[in-house]
Amino acid sequence: MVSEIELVDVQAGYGRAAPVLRGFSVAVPAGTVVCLVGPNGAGKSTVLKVAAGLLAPRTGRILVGGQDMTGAGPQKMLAQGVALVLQGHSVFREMTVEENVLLGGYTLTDKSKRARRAAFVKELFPVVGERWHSLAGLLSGGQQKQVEFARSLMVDPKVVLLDEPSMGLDPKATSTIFDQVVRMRDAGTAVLLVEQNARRALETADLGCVLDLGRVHISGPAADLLADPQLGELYLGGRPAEKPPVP
Ligand SMILES: Nc1ncnc2c1ncn2[C@@H]1O[C@H](COP(=O)(O)OP(=O)(O)OP(=O)(O)O)[C@@H](O)[C@H]1O
Repeated sequence: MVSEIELVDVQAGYGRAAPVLRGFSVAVPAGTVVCLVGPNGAGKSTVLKVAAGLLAPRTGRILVGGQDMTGAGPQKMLAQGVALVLQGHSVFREMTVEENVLLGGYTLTDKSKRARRAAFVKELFPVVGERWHSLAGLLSGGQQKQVEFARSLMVDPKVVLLDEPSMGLDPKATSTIFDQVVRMRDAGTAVLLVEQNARRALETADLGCVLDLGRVHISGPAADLLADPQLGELYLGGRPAEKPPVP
């Protein structure tokens, strides 16, 4: 099966500094959540920047739906169906939820398509529909994240790149956001996810990819990574807490 997005043997970095990614590869099929895990500074956000076209790889290739898009900038990548969801603080607080969401569809010239997409994202994110006419700044942090998701889905992306979706959210809002990630996935979107809360993210993801020293350290079904005690110690903040013995 052709992956919606694929990075092949990518080397990438900043300015003249040594490369951050040193032969990194990942593939995200349609309707699949792939979670990138790794220590701070491993290059997880850099992978998303490369995938979004914000940072050109020095070597390697980026394929979107099997088509070579290496070197394409962010606008071309978006036109090709690759959307980077800006996390936190990208909502315009003085504008309504409706205005914020419709901004995501400003490239859609077909009015009826825009209306169809708006109806779709309102259904996918009920809170967005309920607060459609409210000022976005009056929404909670978790609700504002959903506005950001809804905005990025207006263009009907094939691939959504998510950087730290749970940042700054309480556990309940985090659960809602991960539920929404699953709904995006179930709607057929390919999701590449970077998340500090790696354990929670892997519980949601289908596939996991551990990034270390700019390369794939290990990858496979997310459930297998979660069950690997060595990975748990190294990357997932230790093993899941064992229940204390009953006295
Ligand atoms: N704009 C930039 N200019 C120069 N160096 C950068 C830039 N952004 C990131 N880096 C460097 O690239 C390396 C990888 O950073 P990146 O943000 O991709 O890692 P990460 O795995 O997402 O880290 P974290 O888990 O801490 O968010 C780091 O050494 C960082 O200092």
